[in-house]
Amino acid sequence: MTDTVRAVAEPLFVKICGLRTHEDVAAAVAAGADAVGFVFAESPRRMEASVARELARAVPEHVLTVGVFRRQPLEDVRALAEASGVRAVQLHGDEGEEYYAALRRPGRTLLRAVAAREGRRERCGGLGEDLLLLDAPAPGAGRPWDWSAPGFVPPEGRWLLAGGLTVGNVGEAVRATGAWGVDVSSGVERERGVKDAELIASFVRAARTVAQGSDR
Ligand SMILES: O=C(O)c1ccccc1NCC(=O)[C@H](O)[C@H](O)COP(=O)(O)O
Repeated sequence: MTDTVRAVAEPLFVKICGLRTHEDVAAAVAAGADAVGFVFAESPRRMEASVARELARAVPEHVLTVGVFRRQPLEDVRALAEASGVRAVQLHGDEGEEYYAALRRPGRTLLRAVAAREGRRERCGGLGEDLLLLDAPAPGAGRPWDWSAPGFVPPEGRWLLAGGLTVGNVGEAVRATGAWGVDVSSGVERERGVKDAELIASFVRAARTVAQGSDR
């Protein structure tokens, strides 16, 4: 076991992000995802709150619905989260503690996404979030960052690994970092913004298989 690997006894948490259709949601739920993401940030995957609301209705209670935002005014985030009915809010900007506090409400999970930086130790909960997401500098671009670099320091607390994950690298990434969970978007698409049900199923299987057999 490398010193970057933490020993935890929980199953790997898997989030599939950027879903846009009923078929996408059905594929993610059937594959056993723990969370599904709807993008409200500027993106080819961006969707209307009313569409997300419709899709979220088909998501069972045990699967977390997440609205994804980047550098948007607080009032817009609030309004879109309410209108779509998502149970979690994921922020990709450089919002501060007050912004997180203003979004806090009973039953809502807050995710803070940050770009991984060599030598810097992040801490889940630092700004009031419930989950930390360590991502590539360009979110949703399908570009991995070097999680195996010697300067990588795993965050404290619950965190998801994201950025260029695929069925081919998720196992090694989880083994190397000891991540509590993973988040993927581009790696389960057949073309930009178009999800592929088979890729979703293979990704979840690959991630969980490795996590079960590792020391994380
Ligand atoms: O998906 C987008 O285009 C996007 C735009 C702005 C902020 C966040 C966005 N996506 C977030 C994610 O899909 C994931 O949290 C993560 O970045 C993984 O993306 P990928 O590298 O494509 O697997």
